[in-house]
Amino acid sequence: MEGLASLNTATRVAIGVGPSLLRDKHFAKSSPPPSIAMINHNSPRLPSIRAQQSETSDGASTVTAVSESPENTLKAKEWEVGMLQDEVAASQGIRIRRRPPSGPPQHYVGPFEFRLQNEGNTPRNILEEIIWHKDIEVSQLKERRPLVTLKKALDSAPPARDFIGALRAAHARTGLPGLIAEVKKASPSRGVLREDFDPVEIARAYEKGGAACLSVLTDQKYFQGGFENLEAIRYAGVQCPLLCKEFVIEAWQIYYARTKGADAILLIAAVLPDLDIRYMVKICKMLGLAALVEVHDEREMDRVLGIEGVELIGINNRNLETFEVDISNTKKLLEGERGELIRQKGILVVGESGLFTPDDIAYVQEAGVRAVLVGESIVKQSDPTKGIAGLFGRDISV
Ligand SMILES: O=C(O)c1ccccc1NCC(=O)[C@H](O)[C@H](O)COP(=O)(O)O
Repeated sequence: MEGLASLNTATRVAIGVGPSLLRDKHFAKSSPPPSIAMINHNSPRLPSIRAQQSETSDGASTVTAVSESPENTLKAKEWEVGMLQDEVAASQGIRIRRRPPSGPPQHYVGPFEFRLQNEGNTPRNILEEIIWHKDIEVSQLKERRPLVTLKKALDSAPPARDFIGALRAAHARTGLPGLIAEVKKASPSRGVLREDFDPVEIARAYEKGGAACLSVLTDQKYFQGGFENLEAIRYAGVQCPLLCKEFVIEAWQIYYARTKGADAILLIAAVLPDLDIRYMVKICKMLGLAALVEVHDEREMDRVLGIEGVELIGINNRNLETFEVDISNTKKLLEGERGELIRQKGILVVGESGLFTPDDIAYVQEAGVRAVLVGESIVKQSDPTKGIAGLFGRDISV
């Protein structure tokens, strides 16, 4: 057991015993706020022991220390980091867990006894399911295209265009919210929206109808989208700046999106802890991308308003955990002091989801949005160009 005392505080906390991360004195004193990045992976050296896991009659897992190899040390550390990530996220009200809960690796190092809080390996809702799947997808993609090769590919990517500028210009030109028109074949809540789905044709129709920007779903499994759609639209000569509509969990995806021609990327506050958002917003700026930071409730809005550098906030009227859509959500989140702070900071707000009629557009505009993100109501129209005119109650291309 010698050497266990040298485990650092972060490691001890990650193991899930004793005080939680935020109550831990070590972190309470720390500034900036606690983060995964603060774990010192180099010191101290983990002891050469390993753990054996057994289960007691009431279902609790007991871990005892035995010997250990470098490979097992790494697995154990990965598990610890996962635990720590979930703990930080939960402290910010994030309900989405990054990965299915699991016990520690077989050779876990630690003299501690703990109870497995595994509610089963079933995601609690669709958003969580998407994230768990994305985690696997991204790890596989990263193996094929490591960050170092992506960084090299940035040089040959088409230049990033001004996404926020295009929205502001459209609003100034029409007096209506700038439109981000979504190239969306299917969704978990609505199934297939359009059978004859030609992404480039739809993108051109949106542009002709007066869209300021386009949103392209790149998730394959749940939305039948793909990065090939983003690339095809970009190389087809469509001028509207493009939002990569992804479920971002790692900065690697931002680089990947840029190499595929994205001008903006979505960051979902229900999934990403503050520190990740802050860090990702910086990466976006460095790459010339706009970050559309999406919120759904007051707590998420308050978190995002506290993050420096956020210029574009999307209020999603769809609850991504329940699929419930309510456009009064936009109004609720822009009332009072929040709305005032948003105006002071000069943040552009996008009203997202569930917008079908000119009245809906007028309602969210009245609430304070200067842009809207619309998919279903326009993609379903046989002529999406006319669909846009129908949505706004007039031709917005002139
Ligand atoms: O649309 C869904 O069913 C969905 C489910 C889970 C996560 C995200 C989902 N949609 C993403 C969006 O928020 C919308 O595609 C976007 O705002 C456009 O919404 P709409 O105009 O209602 O198609």
